[in-house]
Amino acid sequence: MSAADELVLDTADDALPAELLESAASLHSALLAHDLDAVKAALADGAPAWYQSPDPGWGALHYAAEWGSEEAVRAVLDGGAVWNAVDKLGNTAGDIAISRNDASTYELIRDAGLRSELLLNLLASHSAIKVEDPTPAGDLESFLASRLVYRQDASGQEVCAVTAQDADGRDIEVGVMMGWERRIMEETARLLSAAEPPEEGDGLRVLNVGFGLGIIDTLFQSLSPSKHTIIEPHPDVLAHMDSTGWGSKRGVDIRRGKWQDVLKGGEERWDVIYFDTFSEDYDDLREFFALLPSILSGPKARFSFFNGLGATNALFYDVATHLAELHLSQLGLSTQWDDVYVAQDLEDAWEDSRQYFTMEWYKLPVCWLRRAPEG
Ligand SMILES: C[S@@+](CC[C@H](N)C(=O)[O-])C[C@H]1O[C@@H](n2cnc3c(N)ncnc32)[C@H](O)[C@@H]1O
Repeated sequence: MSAADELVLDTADDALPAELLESAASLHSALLAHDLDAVKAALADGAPAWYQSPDPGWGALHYAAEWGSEEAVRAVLDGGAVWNAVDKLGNTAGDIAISRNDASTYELIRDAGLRSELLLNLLASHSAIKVEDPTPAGDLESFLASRLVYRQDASGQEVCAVTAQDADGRDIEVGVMMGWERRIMEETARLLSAAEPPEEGDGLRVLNVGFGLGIIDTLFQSLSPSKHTIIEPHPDVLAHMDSTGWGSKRGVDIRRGKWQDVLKGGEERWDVIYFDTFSEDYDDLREFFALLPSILSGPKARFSFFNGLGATNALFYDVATHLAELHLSQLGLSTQWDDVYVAQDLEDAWEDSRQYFTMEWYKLPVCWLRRAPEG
């Protein structure tokens, strides 16, 4: 019996017309049989490349990725396969290509994701890295109206957390900032310290957007900045900063508000800029990127941001990372990526709180202006 013979039609999927299920089955069978002509014929006959079998939830792209045929992957993507479809175990076709160490198939799928995200961005529509979430975890106004807790968890990790709601409306704790990110903050501060002010002898002017646990601000203090601006809007975070004496630290200037308001129409520039907010999405990050040419002091200034969007799936994370690099490049910024191994930091990190980062490696961006700013 050939692999193709093993594929049975799932009649439980009775919401869809029988002819559609039949043509989907013929496409999946052709992919399982590694028969490229039959794949192309099925697609030409209108087989639905987007269709996912109810169990295990595989679509044509999953089968093509498992086969590892670039031509088949291209054919099903051209035929309408969805680059970010996940199966019942949460795996995308990209995950399957990664598990097979198949870089070229993976890149084909990733680039399809990039094209799609770029297009969706142009249309200002929904995307895999822009999730609608009206709770404090995804809506800034709702976050700013929520109470935060500062505490230590059972493993001694410092946590600043907010209560949000999961997809079923149940309360769930979400870390606004968690101690496991310390290694990332340390590496970020180390790399950003390579920045230089435009005039020799001047101290660094540092801007941090989002205080959280103050981890990166504490590291920035050790650079002895001549100016250390911190933008922070949340009343509970501001109260925490006040009670821990941040207002009187070296060069510190706390701007009490959202970056969207604080930076509006300003003419200040900084040599180091870091951006790590909460409850904001890629559109907000991109809006912040657009300010960089007018707030970075020059080509020797350095910028980084917490690169956490899409970080619960390797393919989404890769697409989000490449998308950010592309948009930064369009604005005249170059980006260098550093890989930071964080798997060991995540081992006891979550308890009952939402896991917002599940990658073993964090992709750390360091960006700089390719040209001196005008004026
Ligand atoms: C992830 S924490 C920052 C953690 C920080 N990097 C550290 O090392 O501890 C995010 C912070 O951004 C703040 N925030 C959220 N939205 C903001 C906005 N629009 N402007 C400025 N800060 C914002 C939150 O109140 C929170 O304090």
